[in-house]
Amino acid sequence: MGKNKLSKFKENLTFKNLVQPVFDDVFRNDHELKGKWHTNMFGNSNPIVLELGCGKGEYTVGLSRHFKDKNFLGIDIKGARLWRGVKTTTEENLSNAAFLRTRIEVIKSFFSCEEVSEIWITFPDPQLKTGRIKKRLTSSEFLNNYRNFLKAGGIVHLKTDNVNLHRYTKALAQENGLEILLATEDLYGTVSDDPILGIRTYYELMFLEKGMTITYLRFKIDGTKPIEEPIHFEEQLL
Ligand SMILES: C[S@@+](CC[C@H](N)C(=O)[O-])C[C@H]1O[C@@H](n2cnc3c(N)ncnc32)[C@H](O)[C@@H]1O
Repeated sequence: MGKNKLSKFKENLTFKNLVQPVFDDVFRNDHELKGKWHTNMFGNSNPIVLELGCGKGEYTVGLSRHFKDKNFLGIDIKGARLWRGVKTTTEENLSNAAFLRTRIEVIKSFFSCEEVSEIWITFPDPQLKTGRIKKRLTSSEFLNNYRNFLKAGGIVHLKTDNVNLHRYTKALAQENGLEILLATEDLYGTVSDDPILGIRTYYELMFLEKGMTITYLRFKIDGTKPIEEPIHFEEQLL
């Protein structure tokens, strides 16, 4: 392991707004912050917004600078990437931003019913091959999981360069009757100068440099009916 990575891991241990649970402790059991993020992490009752697979946390940082009346929590498994976001929010005293190092597969160990208002999923690994659906962060299984802790009518944002992931998630939302608030296969061709949609993540900048087009989808998760996979869409992804 590189020296740089080791020094980031060491510094990660000193940050007050980075939670790094041991995987075995949260694999089957609830974390002590479940149901207590408002009081024990943020010290207020403002809405909590998650960024899943946040990497260096550009959205968590950008949104926390912009919306002082909301709390933001970036989640990723990679500690060296998280270090960047934690360092910036610490240096800028952004007390409405925090980070969690964990696998999103065990996310239900961290949040209780209605604890979260919104979810951003920023440039996730598309995981479109057959057999990878268990890792696709917008699959029906993950969305049903998120619904356990999202407020009714909670919003999900998906920003991705991968048009197939965009179409798959849009089809999933449509076929399950989830209200689509905005869907575009060319974000910057459709919306310009938006301070929030215009936040560029590390991966996004790499895709833009290669001349790729960025897609964006925003939809609501409502109701109690289990969310199901879109019919026939798997075949289109093969
Ligand atoms: C392609 S990168 C995007 C990072 C960042 N959102 C960006 O746009 O620059 C995908 C990120 O998701 C994280 N990730 C993928 N699957 C995950 C999982 N199951 N649990 C936690 N993090 C995950 C990876 O560690 C990686 O940092």
